[in-house]
Amino acid sequence: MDLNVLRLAADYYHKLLNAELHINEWVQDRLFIAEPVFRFVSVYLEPSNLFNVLIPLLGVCGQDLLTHLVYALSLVSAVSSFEKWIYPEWRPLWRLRELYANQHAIRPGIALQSHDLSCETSGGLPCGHSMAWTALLMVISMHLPITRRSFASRLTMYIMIGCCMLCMWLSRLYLATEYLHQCLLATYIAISLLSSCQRHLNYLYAQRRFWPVLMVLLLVYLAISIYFIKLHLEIDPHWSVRQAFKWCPEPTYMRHESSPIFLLARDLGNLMGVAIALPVDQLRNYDSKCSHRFVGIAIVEILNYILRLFTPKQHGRFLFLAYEFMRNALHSLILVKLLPKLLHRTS
Ligand SMILES: O=P(O)(O)OC[C@H]1O[C@@H](O)[C@H](O)[C@@H](O)[C@@H]1O
Repeated sequence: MDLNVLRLAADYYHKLLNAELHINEWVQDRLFIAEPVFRFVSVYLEPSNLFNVLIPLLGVCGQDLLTHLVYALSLVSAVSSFEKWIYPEWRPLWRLRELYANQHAIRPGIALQSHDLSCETSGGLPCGHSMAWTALLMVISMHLPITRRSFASRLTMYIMIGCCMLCMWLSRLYLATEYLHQCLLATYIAISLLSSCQRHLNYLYAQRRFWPVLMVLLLVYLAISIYFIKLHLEIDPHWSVRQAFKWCPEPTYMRHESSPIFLLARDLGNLMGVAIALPVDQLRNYDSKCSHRFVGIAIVEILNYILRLFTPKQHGRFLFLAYEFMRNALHSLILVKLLPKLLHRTS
């Protein structure tokens, strides 16, 4: 009985995935005119760029906003990477190609175009771009002075956020990197996570660093354990990378930086940085001149850029991951802890 239910659910799930391919096809067929916009959105608003460019830029407006952005995006991005590590879901192009390669499968009669940007190496669920983008928009909206004003200004704000979100979803659907449900679920998870955190924000900011650091270390341990558990269960931990290798038209399109294990190192590094920075309840209210903030943040980001250029990609995976973990930890630690202290002292 139970097995039948499971079989039915799996059957329904695969039918849903096949049906959703039509949505990707529709977006590619009808909206090709907006391809430059979709490319721009997927390339420049991807989570790494948000961390390295957009968040520091927005942080010039105030330390409170910067701290909130770093915290929210580190958390949301880590949840996304963990999910991708535990259960990498299909991406539309992989699934479509597999269906055509399998002689016994029913072919859906759909054609999807593959792009250089379609060669992602992590699983599809949840859409990392949509999750980080939702978190960024939510945090900005919480800091806008219009939030408490008239209904009309709030409505305008929500409509604008909705349009920005829609643009990201369409971009991912157009590049055939995500199914629609992966984009919708990503936005839903980001909103629920941030709403729950928002209620306890002051408490979280006031925490001492011991327990948060321990929790991040436990997460690192969990990530490593998942790897070995998968090996033990004969599940390929690098399934998504292999799928990408199999179906990407040109292997040079694939980037080290988007492999699931790298994403985990990056996001756990960011989380470690914010955990070490705790408590930050006083620091986020430190005031400093906008021009001072701009210069301070510019210097941090130039140094971060130089460190990124020197990423040791050719000396083995372990060094690469350790370096990324530490660089990201240092980056977020400086942004939320050292920078406000330094700027406060100079002003
Ligand atoms: O999950 P998506 O939207 O397909 O993106 C895949 C990955 O793309 C990378 O470019 C991002 O840095 C990651 O954070 C993201 O997870």
